[in-house]
Amino acid sequence: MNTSLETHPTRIRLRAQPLTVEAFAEFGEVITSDGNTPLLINDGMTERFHALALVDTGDHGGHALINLFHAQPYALPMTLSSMERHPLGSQAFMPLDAQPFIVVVAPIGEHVEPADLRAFITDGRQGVNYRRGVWHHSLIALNTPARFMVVDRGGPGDNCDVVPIGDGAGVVLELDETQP
Ligand SMILES: NC(=O)N[C@@H](O)C(=O)O
Ligand code: NI
Repeated sequence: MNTSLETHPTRIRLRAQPLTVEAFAEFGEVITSDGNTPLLINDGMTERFHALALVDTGDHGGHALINLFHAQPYALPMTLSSMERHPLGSQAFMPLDAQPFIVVVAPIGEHVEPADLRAFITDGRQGVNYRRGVWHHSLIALNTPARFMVVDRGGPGDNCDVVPIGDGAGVVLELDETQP
């Protein structure tokens, strides 16, 4: 698996790759109209891109929430030290300001090692839906303050586990030189 990790004696560097449906498939869905065929509704006035992602929130008496996140941008490179997961529900992020953002994920399991990490950069129009239990870094907005619609789970139970990445020494996240 291409982790786009380069290991140097003193630090591990993680490079963000362009987000694609195929590369993200093991972690959840990419929310995009690109490559999807719409249903024509409302007397032909609207295209419905139907069921792009599964909102999975019913476990243990949960329910779906629609939230707005107003995120401050991070400057890259940045050091990642921990990851989180939501064992009781999915979590979707949809940008409202057409700004790219960074998605860092790792496969479902009990621990996260630096080599497990995958980083992606969105194209500004794409959203993501993290499947229940998928490790991810909390929201990483870029360049400018940005608003997101977030669909996730409300209800009883502890729905957020946080673990250090490896020994917690940190993984440096950066963009390829060719990226904005
Ligand atoms: N804490 C919260 O609501 N958001 C995080 O789960 C996140 O993934 O950004
Ligand atoms: Ni989260």
